[in-house]
This record gives sequence, C-alpha cells and structure tokens, in this order.
Amino acid sequence: MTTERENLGRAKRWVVKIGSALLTNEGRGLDKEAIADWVAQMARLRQSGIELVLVSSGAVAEGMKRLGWQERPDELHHLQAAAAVGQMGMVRAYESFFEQHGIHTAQVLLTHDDLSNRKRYLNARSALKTLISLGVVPVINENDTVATDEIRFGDNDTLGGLVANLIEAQLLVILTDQQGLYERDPRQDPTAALVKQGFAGDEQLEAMAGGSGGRLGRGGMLTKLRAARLAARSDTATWIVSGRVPSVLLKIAEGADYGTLLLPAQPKLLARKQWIAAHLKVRGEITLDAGAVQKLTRSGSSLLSIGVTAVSGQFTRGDMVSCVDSEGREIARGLINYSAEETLKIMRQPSHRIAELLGYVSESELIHRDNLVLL
Ligand SMILES: Nc1ncnc2c1ncn2[C@@H]1O[C@H](COP(=O)(O)OP(=O)(O)O)[C@@H](O)[C@H]1O
Ligand SMILES: N[C@@H](CCC(=O)OP(=O)(O)O)C(=O)O
Repeated sequence: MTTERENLGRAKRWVVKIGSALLTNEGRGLDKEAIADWVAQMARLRQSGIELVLVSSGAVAEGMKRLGWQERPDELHHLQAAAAVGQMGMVRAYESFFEQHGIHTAQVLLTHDDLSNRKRYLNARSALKTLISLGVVPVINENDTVATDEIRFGDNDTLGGLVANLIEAQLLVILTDQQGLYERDPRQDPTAALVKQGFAGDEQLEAMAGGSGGRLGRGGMLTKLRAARLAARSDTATWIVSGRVPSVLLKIAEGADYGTLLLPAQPKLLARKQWIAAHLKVRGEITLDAGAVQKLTRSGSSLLSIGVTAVSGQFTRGDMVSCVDSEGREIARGLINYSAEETLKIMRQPSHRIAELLGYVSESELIHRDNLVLL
C-alpha cells in the first residue's frame, strides 16, 4: 500500500522554502557548501520532471554579516540596507550553483501589494508559470528594500504559502533548522516529541508552536503552520523538515519518513477565492447576527445588510473585511460592496431599503458569495 508520503513525494510541482538560520549557518555567512548541496538535489529533482520554485530567506542575515553587524537592527532603513546588500550574495550563490547543472535561475522579488492587487497577482502568476515552463528555477524573496509594514508579508513562510497558491503547487517543503514541528519548542524543552503528521489549520498544532527561535529571520514555527494553512487552500500539502538531513529533498521525493507532514483537510478553493483568502490586510470588521452566520456557513449565501449588527474600521467599496459572529469569532472574509459609513447606514435593514437610505444602490448584497470565503 502506498502511503501519503510516497504519493506526495511524486508530486509534480514543489515550492521549496529555505530559512535564514539554515542558509547562513546561524548568521556566520552564506553556507555555500549546504547551498551547493540543496541545489544539486534540486537539479536531480528537475531532471526527474519535478517543477520547482524556490523561496529563499537570508538577505538580511547575509547583509548583516557583510556589514559586520552582530544584532538584527530594528530600524526599517537598516533592515532594508542589509537586505539589499545580502540579496546580491544570495542570488549570486544560487545562480552559480544552478549553472553548474545547466539550469537557469530568475530573481523574483515580491511585496504583499503585488499579490493583493488582482491584476499584479495575475501578472506574477503568469510570469512564474512561464519561467517554470521554460525550465528556469525562480528564486523568490520578499522585496525587503521597498517593503514597509503596510505592504509586508512579514516572513517568508507566509510568502511560501502564497506562492504555493499562486502556482498551484502540490507540495510546499519548508526547510528549517529543526527536524519538524515538536509538541513544544525543542530549544526550550529538548524532550519534546516530534509530530509526524497532521492536518493544516489544526488549532491544537498551532498551540504547540512558538515564535522565531533565532535572531536572524522573522518567522518561527507558528508562521510555518500558518503557511501550511494558506497552502492547503490550493490543496497543497506542507512538509516541514530539517535542511540538515543529508539528501533531504531526494528523500522526500522517495516518500521517506522525515519531518512533519501537514495535509490539507478542506476542499480546494477556487483560484479567485484563494486570492481573496490570501489578502492579509483586512480593513475592517462587521459583526453578523446568528441568522446571517447560519446562512453563510450552511447555505453558502451572499451576505445581506439585514444580518449585520455592528461595523468597525475604515473601509471603502472593494476592501477586504472580516465577518465575525456575536462572540467575535471570525467566520468569513470578503470584498465588501459598501464603505464603512454606508454599511453603518444600511445595517439591520433589508436590501430593498438601500436606495431609500443611501439614495443609490451599488449591489443588493453587502458581500456577494463569489467574493466571500468561509474560514
Ligand atoms: N513546537 C516547535 N517545534 C519546533 N520548533 C519550534 C517550535 N516552537 C518554536 N520553534 C522554533 O522555531 C525555530 C524555527 O523557526 P525560524 O528560526 O524562523 O527558522 P527559519 O529561519 O528556518 O524560518 C526553531 O529553531 C525553534 O526554536
Ligand atoms: N526577506 C527576509 C526573510 C526574513 C524571514 O522570514 O526569515 P525566515 O524566518 O528565516 O524565513 C530575508 O531575506 O532576510
């Protein structure tokens, strides 16, 4: 009988994410030996027909090393400067190692803005798919030099999950400095047991994960689990595994029993809904009454103004808002058809009164079901 691991090892399209601590050998500078080794493995995978996209952290960590800084700076402009310096070394290393195997690489730097604008999202998707079809391995990182807090993914685990959605990968492999997810942070408790398999989005697993163990990156175990939750929306499984296991990527392709495998538990979302769900910047919150919650969750209906009891935040038509129940639990997200001010005027009112209350009607639904994603 074939196991899930064996099936996933045969997946055709992978996103591989490599974290800062691993790539820079805990900040000692780019670990060229390790990079050459991962690249050699990826070249073998490509030869066996697997399509690959690489999401690599390490620009800030490598920049810090080159600039002689011991501590990760707090100021944004210092981080941006370090990233700009370090990114050069990183892409140079990848390019020269992949070249030895006759494989072209491409540098792709993204900000959250690029993926939250529908047109730029579609552009990024077709550019990546074209690169893949040309046999090129794209090397993606956040565009740290221009990213402000407003337009930041924040960590590359999240970026990895979103890229998996973008290219509809079957597998997201997160290489890190631990063997996988442990029941507790192994840096705090070395006796903690490894979790071998679970479901993406399982809150019990998320409760086991702590923040970043290092001073180099921004992620941590929780961001990896959240990335798995994001990836699951495109039916992508996530494998969290140590990059220090010899031939780790080749072993995964054989379905070996390493690390933590997180399987998607929900049905795949339509591509447009994945894009909606991936919006990280929520502009406001609307509270729904019990009837509206039931309509949305049981019948997949659109949200009407009559079911809304409260509005908070500043949003305009087309913005992403979070829909919560009367206890404050988020149940859905969607692109709203009315601004916060308009929503305040029409909440608790039936749709046929919108014209009378506002003097015009944009749409009869507050959020159309095609623009609504249940969480
Ligand atoms: N439950 C857990 N299991 C494993 N690692 C954990 C857990 N909770 C927190 N961590 C920490 O997360 C770190 C990995 O995240 P991070 O340092 O961001 O790595 P990367 O640079 O690979 O993204 C580990 O070194 C570990 O200290
Ligand atoms: N874009 C940043 C990535 C920061 C980050 O998320 O790091 P990590 O938690 O190690 O994956 C960089 O290249 O330094």
